[in-house]
Amino acid sequence: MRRFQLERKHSQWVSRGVKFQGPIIKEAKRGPPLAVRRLAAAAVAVAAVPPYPPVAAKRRPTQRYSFCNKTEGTTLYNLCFNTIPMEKKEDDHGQVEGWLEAMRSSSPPRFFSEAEDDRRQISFEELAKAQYEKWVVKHPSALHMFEPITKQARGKQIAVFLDYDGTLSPIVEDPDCAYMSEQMRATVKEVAANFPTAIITGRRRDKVYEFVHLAELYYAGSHGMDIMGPAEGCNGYKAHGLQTKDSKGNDVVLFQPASEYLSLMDEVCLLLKERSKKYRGARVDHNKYCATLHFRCVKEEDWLSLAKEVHAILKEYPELTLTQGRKVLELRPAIEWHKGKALEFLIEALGLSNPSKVFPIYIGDDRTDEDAFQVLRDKESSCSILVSKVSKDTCATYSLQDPSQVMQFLQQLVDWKARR
Ligand SMILES: O=P(O)(O)OC[C@H]1O[C@H](O[C@H]2O[C@H](CO)[C@@H](O)[C@H](O)[C@H]2O)[C@H](O)[C@@H](O)[C@@H]1O
Repeated sequence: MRRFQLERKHSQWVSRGVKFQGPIIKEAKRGPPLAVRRLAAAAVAVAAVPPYPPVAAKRRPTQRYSFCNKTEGTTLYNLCFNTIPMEKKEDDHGQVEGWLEAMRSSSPPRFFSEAEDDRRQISFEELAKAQYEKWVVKHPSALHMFEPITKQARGKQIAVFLDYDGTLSPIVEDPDCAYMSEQMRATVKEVAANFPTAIITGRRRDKVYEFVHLAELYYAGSHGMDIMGPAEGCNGYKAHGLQTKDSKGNDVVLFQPASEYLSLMDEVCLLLKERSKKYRGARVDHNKYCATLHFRCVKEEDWLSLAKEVHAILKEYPELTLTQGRKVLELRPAIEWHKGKALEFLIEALGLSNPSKVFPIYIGDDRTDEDAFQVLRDKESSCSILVSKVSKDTCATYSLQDPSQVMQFLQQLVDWKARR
């Protein structure tokens, strides 16, 4: 039987004054203060964060945690997951303006402001349509390509990884109302009954669970920094790891590579709330290992000063980095961990890392999903799908337009499996 172990080989690691302890045995509720946080701030001369994507930052070769999948003592895999701090580069000049550009394009505008005249609106739409038609040739619809996709998957174990917002639920103005439909829930349930399945989201794990409410899945919240799954596994696939109990007393396996940052994130969320409260429409979500500032409902003329507030916080907290999603700016630990790492981790932990036997499918709509698309791009057979109605730079191979098409694709997958 496979046994998944977190080894303590690199259990203590010191860099930039930040000392990490070994594996986390229990779900961290409120970690100890990050003792050397200020020390690190003083020690690190270079504190600026590159604009999105942070993965562009030069990486350090050091490794920290090591996870092994073992069979009766024989190591099958020994993949080292690197959660070291990213190296950041000094790039103050134009940085906030760079963010602003990304903020403008971070999600297609659903409504135009009253100040914009009809002619501009029409030409914008026409341009967008023409761009999309060109783009979709390069990233064809996964529905149209269903046959070639499943042909590639034949004889392999399919594993399904899903983003939540914009993928399983439509994008709405109020993040608390991003419900998934009952039909979508039923479809995801069927998917999990047929394939090992996980949701990988920027939201906090408990929040996304409130929406999805399916205990049989794996959940990776906070962009993969908070991974939990049923101890009995999903569709027969178990991540044997650190066992604990969830808030309802169920046996679960847990992995939280950034738990040291918990109290820091509490502090930063409060600060972000405080500094953004003067901007009407701004909202901060405490996503546990990520502080998410929503600016979808803030008027555009305030975006630059809002971005400057975030930039100032980043200067105060050099151990954080910035990522951008759909009308959100997110502050999170500047460690080499993101949705792509979470995907690699789950593939490995579930014993799905043999590329000739496994066919992973990842569906997501956001920039933060690009890290996962990149991971799959390097695999010999996989399927990456960007959910978008507009042309976007992406590493995904295929596209779907919206959650209703995602549901259609997932349903087809379940039906295909039933026919086999
Ligand atoms: O990784 P995801 O599952 O896509 O989560 C990323 C963020 O999702 C939520 O925000 C997004 O959806 C909201 C509701 O539709 C929308 O109002 C917002 O503009 C989107 O960015 C969530 O509220 C964030 O905390 C997540 O980081």
